[in-house]
Amino acid sequence: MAPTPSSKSTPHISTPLFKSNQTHQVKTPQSRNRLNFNLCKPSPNPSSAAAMKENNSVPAEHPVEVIGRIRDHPDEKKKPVSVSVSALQTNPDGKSLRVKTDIGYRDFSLDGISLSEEEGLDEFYKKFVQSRILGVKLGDKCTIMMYGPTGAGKSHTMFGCAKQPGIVYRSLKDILGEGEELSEGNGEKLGPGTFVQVTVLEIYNEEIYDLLPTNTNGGGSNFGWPKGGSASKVRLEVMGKKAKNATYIAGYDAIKISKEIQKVEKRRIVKSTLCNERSSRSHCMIILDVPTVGGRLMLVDMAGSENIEQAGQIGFEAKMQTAKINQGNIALKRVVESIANGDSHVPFRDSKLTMLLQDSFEDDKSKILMILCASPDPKELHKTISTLEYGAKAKCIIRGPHTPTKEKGLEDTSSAAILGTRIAAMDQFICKLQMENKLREKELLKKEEEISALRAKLTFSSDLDKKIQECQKKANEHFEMERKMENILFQQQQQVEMLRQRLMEIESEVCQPRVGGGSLDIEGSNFARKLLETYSEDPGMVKSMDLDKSYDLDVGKRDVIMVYKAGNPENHSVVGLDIRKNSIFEEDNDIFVPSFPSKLCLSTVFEEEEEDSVDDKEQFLDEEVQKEVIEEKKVVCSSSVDIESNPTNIFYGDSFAEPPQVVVASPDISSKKQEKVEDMQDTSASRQLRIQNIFTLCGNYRELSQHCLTPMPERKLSEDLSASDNLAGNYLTPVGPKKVKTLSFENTMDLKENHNPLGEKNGDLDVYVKWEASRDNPGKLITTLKVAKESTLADLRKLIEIYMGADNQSFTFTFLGLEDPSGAPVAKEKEATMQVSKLPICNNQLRGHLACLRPSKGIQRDGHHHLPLSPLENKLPITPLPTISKKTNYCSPELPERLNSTPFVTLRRH
Ligand SMILES: Nc1ncnc2c1ncn2[C@@H]1O[C@H](COP(=O)(O)OP(=O)(O)OP(=O)(O)O)[C@@H](O)[C@H]1O
Repeated sequence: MAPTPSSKSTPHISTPLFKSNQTHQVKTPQSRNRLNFNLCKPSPNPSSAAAMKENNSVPAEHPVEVIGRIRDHPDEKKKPVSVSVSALQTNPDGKSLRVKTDIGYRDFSLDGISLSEEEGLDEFYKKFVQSRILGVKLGDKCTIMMYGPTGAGKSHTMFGCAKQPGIVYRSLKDILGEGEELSEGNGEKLGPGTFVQVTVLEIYNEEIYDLLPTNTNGGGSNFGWPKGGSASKVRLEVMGKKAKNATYIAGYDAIKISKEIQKVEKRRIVKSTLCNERSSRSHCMIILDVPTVGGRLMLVDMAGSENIEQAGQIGFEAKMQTAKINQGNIALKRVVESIANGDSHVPFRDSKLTMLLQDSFEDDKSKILMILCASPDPKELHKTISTLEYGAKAKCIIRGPHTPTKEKGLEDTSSAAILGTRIAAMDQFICKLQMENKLREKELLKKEEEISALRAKLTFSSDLDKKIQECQKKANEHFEMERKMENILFQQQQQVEMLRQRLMEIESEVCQPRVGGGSLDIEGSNFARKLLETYSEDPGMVKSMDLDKSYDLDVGKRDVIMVYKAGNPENHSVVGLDIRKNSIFEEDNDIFVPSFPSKLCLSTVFEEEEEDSVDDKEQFLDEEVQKEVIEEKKVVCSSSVDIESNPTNIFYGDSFAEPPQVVVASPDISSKKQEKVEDMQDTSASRQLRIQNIFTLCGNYRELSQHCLTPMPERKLSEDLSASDNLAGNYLTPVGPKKVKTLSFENTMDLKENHNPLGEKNGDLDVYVKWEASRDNPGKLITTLKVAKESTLADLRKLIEIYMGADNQSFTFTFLGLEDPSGAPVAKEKEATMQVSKLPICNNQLRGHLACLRPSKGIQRDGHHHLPLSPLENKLPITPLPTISKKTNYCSPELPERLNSTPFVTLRRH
């Protein structure tokens, strides 16, 4: 039987090359100095164990040292740019490794970490391995095993490459030296320093093979390979914890032995897998004995701990192979766990690998250096984590102090001490786990907070989304509405255009001289129809203008302006003005209406109390007609009619020589039904008037002016002025119980579209302020003021007072009203409620409202009726001051500051 490297029967041990005085005591694995895990159960009481630990001052020993070796990134291109983003990070202590995953990170505490990027094999060896190798040289036992997934760099670290020799060759060199020979003091050479025996085994498919070329006898030392080089591997049996009849090579020469091992390395079974092109399919064990000192070094390069699917093994045999490789790994894992847990039974015999490694774990003098190889590739992270977990477990293995004793009692004490130590170590481990747990809990809380914050943000953003959607919807609705409005506008524009065209047609029709009569024929006119429709459509209209077409042609029928007298539309009497016959008539609606259908004539409807007096009616009608015509339709007539003398008369203009006149209803219509109208002019004039009314009511002055065949002779300014003077002087002059109704017609040539006959620009009103005319004074014009449309008499008073300044005179406004047709004084209290726009309209050239001031009696001096303001008034020129330019004639005559800022106040000086 071939001796194992540690066997006492090793022939080389008694080699004469060794010093004579050297004692070669070879310890076998059966030595008593091994862990005796199954002697007793762990104490359930940790405190008693701690007490025992206290009594036993010998410190606990960790026989397994774990070093992490992180290889280079397999793909340079995928290598992270900075270390901080790498999945594996070394903590500053250099002994713990942080593994970062998507859900967090884990720290693994080891005895050392080495990054191959930073430390080559040389540095790594010197840092973590060399000291142990030197211990072996002195007689220590050490097992260095490479553990990790396939492709993680186990074989690379163990054997190295051409540029960097691995642990095997460096160890040989360190133990044997570089061929130097020992010499005695006298210089005589004694030969090489250290003698070693090397056995190389392979565990493949749960079989042990001798990787060294075996001699025919089996076992023993063997250098050189059989001729032909096709030496087959010899399968070995396990005897105890050793391989039976394993061949070894022995010697002093590191180089020679290294070369032999290099050859052996190539004999290993390798196979290309998905994980590694040259994946070791077997565990390789190099056992180097230093028999002279009893030192032993076991170098184990384990096969990759991959799973079958990942290795891409197909077929039953391949799968079996992978399974068997894993069997060794799994068995080793179980052994480590069992020892760490202090199990009574350690399953060494589960695999050939663990059988051969049993001594390494059990021998008290044996130390294990577990090198965990890992890849920084994020894809391999789960394997890295399981490898590190395995290493962390191995690190927990503790060994009690060796107490060689034969007495049972002492042995029990020793066992108890060991157990106590183990329990303390486990407590420590548990503490560490608890700490880690707490940290993780904190991390978890932090993450949860982050998640809730994110959720809140998400809710907020979803709310925002909803609001945005609502806004979008509203915007769409608006857009839709806008589109509809545009359509409507377009239709209306078309309608207007159509009307315009029709109007032009009518204009041309009207412009054609009529044969056999002066009356204008607008029968069949679309425009007229439209007009009728438009007016009849509006139910709320108080005043309407209808044009009777058929009536116009029927001789004997009447052209009328009709005035509805009664307030009740169901039962009203109608006052009609027969244009053709120039008569006024009144009929009950039931009599009148059938003969005058609603669309027969131009009509004006008034709401009025039936019981009112004739005068009131007259006045009211006058006012309403005037107001309505002026304010709404802007028709201004210039002619005065003495209603008293002929209250029922309706005056028409004298063809074009005189401006056409609007009809003013008689105040005493009820008593003079169908009375003839005197001074009736020709029918063409009446037609002209009606057409004019149509146009003016439509607000289309331009067409009206164009309609005129003969240009209207411009009224002389003097006429206007005289009219103005007349108005200024006699507007309120009483002429008996009835008042003079004055309406002025403007020259139609001057009429323009959108023209404001009252000169109301930007909502301002022109007010002509003058004194009331009396016998003594002619009623001079004081000034013209410009006030806001909604200004009251009180406002006007302020302005007038400011204007008057030092020559301020007390006055009252007179107002043409029902109470006093001659111009009743307006009480000062009422001034605040009465609007300037209600003042009568002055028809002078400049147009505007007339404010007639009546001087207060109290201010008359010396019994004479002085003209108020006469000194100042006389100074003020009527014509615009030459110093004030036409453009800037709107000035504020030294107003107090507070009034200067008054928005509605603008004075115009004349
Ligand atoms: N630190 C490193 N630096 C450079 N290359 C390395 C390193 N580690 C491993 N390699 C290379 O990676 C490949 C696989 O390495 P190796 O064979 O050592 O892996 P392994 O863990 O032994 O795999 P298996 O268990 O399959 O045998 C080899 O080509 C090797 O040269």
